Amino acid sequence: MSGQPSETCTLEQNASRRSFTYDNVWISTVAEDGSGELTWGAIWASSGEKIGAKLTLAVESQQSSLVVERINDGVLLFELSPSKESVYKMGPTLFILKIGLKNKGAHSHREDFQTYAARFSDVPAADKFLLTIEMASPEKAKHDWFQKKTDQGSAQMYFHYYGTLQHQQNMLQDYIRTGTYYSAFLNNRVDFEGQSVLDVGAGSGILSLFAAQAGARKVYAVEASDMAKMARLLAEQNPGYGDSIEVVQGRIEEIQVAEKVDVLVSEPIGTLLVNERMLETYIYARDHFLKQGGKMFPRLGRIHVAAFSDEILYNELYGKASFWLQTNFYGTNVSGLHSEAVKQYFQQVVVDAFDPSLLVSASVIKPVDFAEVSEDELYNIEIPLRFTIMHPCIVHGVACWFDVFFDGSTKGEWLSTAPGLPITHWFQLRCVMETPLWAVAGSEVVGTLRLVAHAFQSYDIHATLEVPPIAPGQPHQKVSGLWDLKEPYYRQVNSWWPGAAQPAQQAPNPSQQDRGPEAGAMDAGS
Ligand SMILES: C[S@@+](CC[C@H](N)C(=O)[O-])C[C@H]1O[C@@H](n2cnc3c(N)ncnc32)[C@H](O)[C@@H]1O
Repeated sequence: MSGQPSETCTLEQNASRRSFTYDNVWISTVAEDGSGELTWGAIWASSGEKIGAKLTLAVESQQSSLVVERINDGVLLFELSPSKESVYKMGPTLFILKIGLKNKGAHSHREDFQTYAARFSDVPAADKFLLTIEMASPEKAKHDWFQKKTDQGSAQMYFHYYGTLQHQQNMLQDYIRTGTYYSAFLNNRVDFEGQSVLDVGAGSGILSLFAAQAGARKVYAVEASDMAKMARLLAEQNPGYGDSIEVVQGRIEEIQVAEKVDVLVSEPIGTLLVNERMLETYIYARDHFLKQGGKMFPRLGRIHVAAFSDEILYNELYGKASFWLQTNFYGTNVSGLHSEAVKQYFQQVVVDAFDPSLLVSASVIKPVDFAEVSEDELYNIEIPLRFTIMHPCIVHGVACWFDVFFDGSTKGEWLSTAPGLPITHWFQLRCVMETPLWAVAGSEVVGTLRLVAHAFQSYDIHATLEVPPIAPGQPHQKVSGLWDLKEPYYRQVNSWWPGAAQPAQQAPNPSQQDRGPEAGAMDAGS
């Protein structure tokens, strides 16, 4: 192992669960069987650079060490499992090493790992042990957690997009959004006066300026894109309160600030609440920069999901694919691609502002408490669905929207994107099933909506819906679908959105919506 060990932690037997965080090196140990005996753990090195680790197991007077030369952008899992020691490797970056000690925790789910060449030598079985982990140069491991989980092209386009004033303006001109943040801060001066604040993804710095106006002593405005320079200018040009703002350019996951703060503020919200995966950055900031018991503005988000019926939208999607029915397109028969075209159109989530009368059930609500949720929980969000259908209809799929709550000490405030309310730049979102379901008044529709995060700063959406038979012998209907939240169909948003009159702020052309880091998809999605 190269370099001097700069961090050491010692894990003792009977520590049922302990976590240690060194910058972005995360160490956790777990007693899986509830006995209080340490059975496995992980060192999560969020680094593109190589770092080293030395694990020393001391059993009574004897000790044995294993030096891992590098954990390159990966996770080192160590497992204290029965009998013999061995080291396993899965893929280029994930290692698991098993060291023989206690007759606990046979992890059959890891048995398919390939054997790795390194070995612990002669660890005797015994009841008492100390496991010491020395991290070599963990400071080298900085700057990378965001990079590790994000496609680099996606990130580059994302920050380029937010680096332009026109796209910051698009958000500022969402007066429901901006005005609600303003009143949530200014109506709760008691939460800001004399306090230190961190603005997570400051953009133009507008929320920092609001926090300063609300009386904050010090505001750290952290922004990764070049918009940081504009934020600095705005702070300078608003003397009196702007001078309490310190703009830090960089990703939250790589920067340092001088102190832990009393309050976090952020607008980390995408369509369906979670698009862009910036909530994870908000949670990262909570875990690294917020004082114990500190405030978060906003504090809570809720995803709403309801059944809808919309024959016009359904026919529109089918109609788009009818291009592919042609048997003589400049002398070419393209009809063989029709069924694939239908499939692809139905895989696009539809973003627009729809009439709430299209809803045929009450909404199911999935709360996300930003003060409690772990980053991992945002990787795979499962929402069980149960709808009671209000009137006979064809159910074409699920409609989604969200709201967020500012838990101010003086006044709580909601920002809602529900259909029928004043429109925001997030609009609402619908997943249309290629095969719809028929239902009668009182039909129970059950299913699941599952959001699975992907590296393009977005999510795959999986949904299943079923209607149990209304009477014996009647059919059981069950349908499912898959959508990529990164590839939306922005439908009729131009006519709703005030900014659409200006070319720069038009809703994106669906042809721009490739899975890459297109700026357009963020237009209505941030
Ligand atoms: C939705 S915009 C909000 C901007 C501003 N706070 C506002 O309310 O108008 C999110 C901003 O966060 C920035 N951002 C996203 N991820 C970030 C990260 N990991 N670290 C720092 N800034 C980030 C983006 O560049 C973008 O300017």
